[in-house]
Amino acid sequence: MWFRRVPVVAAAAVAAAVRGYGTGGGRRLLLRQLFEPSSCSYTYVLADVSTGDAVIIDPVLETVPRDARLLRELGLTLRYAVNTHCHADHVTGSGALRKLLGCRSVISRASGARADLLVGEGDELRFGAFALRARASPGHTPGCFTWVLDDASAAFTGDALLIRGCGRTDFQQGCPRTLYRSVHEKIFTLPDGCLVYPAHDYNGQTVSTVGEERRFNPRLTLSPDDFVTLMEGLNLPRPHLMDVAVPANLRCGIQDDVA
Ligand SMILES: N[C@@H](CCC(=O)N[C@@H](CCS)C(=O)NCC(=O)O)C(=O)O
Ligand SMILES: [Fe+2]
Repeated sequence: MWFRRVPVVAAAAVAAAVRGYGTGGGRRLLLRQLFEPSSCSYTYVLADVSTGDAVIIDPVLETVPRDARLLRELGLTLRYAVNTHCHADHVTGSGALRKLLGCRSVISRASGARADLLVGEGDELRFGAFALRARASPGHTPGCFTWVLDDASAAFTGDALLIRGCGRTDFQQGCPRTLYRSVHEKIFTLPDGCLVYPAHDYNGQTVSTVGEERRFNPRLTLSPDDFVTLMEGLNLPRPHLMDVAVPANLRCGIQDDVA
């Protein structure tokens, strides 16, 4: 049975509370997908089970107490609070988590937002024996990044690629042609089995794979020109929190003492 192969770990609290899965080299990854219902947002906690070092991706302000409690219960040390992009529909929790737990906030330089760490193509965030690698995937916004686990088993795609969908391109300097190129060049080039974890889902889905999206995504399987036509005709209503969320997220969720 799988749990017989779990190595003895240094952090006892982590060992007691966490069921990680092996990713080769004797490492054990903890991965939790968390949901915020009012914006249909996903937040992800990733941690090295052995060391307790953790990263959170796309935290939401309203669910910071829940997420901080989970991190504490599992005995994890939060190193980074990462935003895949400057969100338009909710205020990020990265500023609040930084104040509460002393982690570093992270976003791309191209986002134009403030954070402790501004990243670019190929940058890495290490947590224990694991790393997340940054792939620029602009188009939904110019500063969108996809974060890929170092063994390419999982990609956190933000709003660039959603399950059977993609981020809209009608605000925040979005560009459908750029998004099409990003998804095809930066995400669809990952292995077929790479798990796709998006920042939102509006249809009750939780995870997909690169292979599935390459075959079945109704938008990204179109030709580039048809994709542009479709995206330009979506006529979606503006996110109701946009005027609050964008200014707050340009400050990484209200934190005034960073560059
Ligand atoms: N109704 C929601 C906003 C929904 C929305 O616009 N979602 C964005 C992603 C967040 S910026 C999107 O790209 N959706 C793509 C789509 O095809 O729906 C609200 O009011 O918050
Ligand atoms: Fe977005």
